Amino acid sequence: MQPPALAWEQVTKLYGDTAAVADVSLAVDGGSFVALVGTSGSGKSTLLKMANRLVEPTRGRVLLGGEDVTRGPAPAVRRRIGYVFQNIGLFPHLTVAENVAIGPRISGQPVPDVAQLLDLLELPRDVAPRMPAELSGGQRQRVGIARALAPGAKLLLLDEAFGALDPVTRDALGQRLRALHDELGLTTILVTHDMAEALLLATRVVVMKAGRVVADETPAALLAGGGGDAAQALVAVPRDQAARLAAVR
Ligand SMILES: Nc1ncnc2c1ncn2[C@@H]1O[C@H](COP(=O)(O)OP(=O)(O)OP(=O)(O)O)[C@@H](O)[C@H]1O
Repeated sequence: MQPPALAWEQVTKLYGDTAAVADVSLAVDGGSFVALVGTSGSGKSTLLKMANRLVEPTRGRVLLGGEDVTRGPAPAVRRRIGYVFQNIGLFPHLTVAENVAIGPRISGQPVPDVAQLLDLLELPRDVAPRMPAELSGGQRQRVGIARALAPGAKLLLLDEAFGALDPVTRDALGQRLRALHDELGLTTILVTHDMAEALLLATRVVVMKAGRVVADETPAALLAGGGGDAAQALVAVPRDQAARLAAVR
């Protein structure tokens, strides 16, 4: 049997007396698309950061493909994980093409096919020689995802990666991400504040509250009323909005 692509085993992260993450066990199978939701401060970012060792757990362990991530050097773990966050942090003095290729270049891996990566993210190839400041915010996010995929990572972690985008761009990029996930056989974990996005894109929705996982359901189960109070409070938001929109005359 294949080990999970990524697993947290009884993981706790304390900051002083605060448990940012409290005894979380979660296994993500290869090929799944997990949305991680929960109110602000519930521990989503901390959980993701422990996967690529930006944060070390206080207790418990994180397994990447069945192997403890602390066993080897952190850069080796990071090469296997594509990580995208909100303020994407493209290098401002490097071109788009150089940004996309930076990971493999630093680690001495073969240079990726930048044009193909731009195609995958539906970016025009002529953005390759441009500087990040010459792109729109949505284009920069796409470049960030291309860069995350450049080392050939099959595991993609996105932490509010679409947070700063207008709703139209956000929706388009979400759909492109889901298509890419399917085409490339990725394992994707998307932290989002938008429950509608989570329900529409993910195969599984994990809800966190005060450092704990309080629900772990399929979108269909959540929409059918499952997952408990914290989950249903989040599902109620887009549902109520849809109902109110339908009532506008
Ligand atoms: N470096 C840190 N030092 C101290 N406390 C921290 C640190 N990082 C996170 N925390 C605390 O841990 C808790 C969880 O934070 P985390 O960023 O993981 O939540 P989140 O669910 O990702 O929030 P958001 O949705 O607002 O990004 C919060 O109470 C936060 O204040």
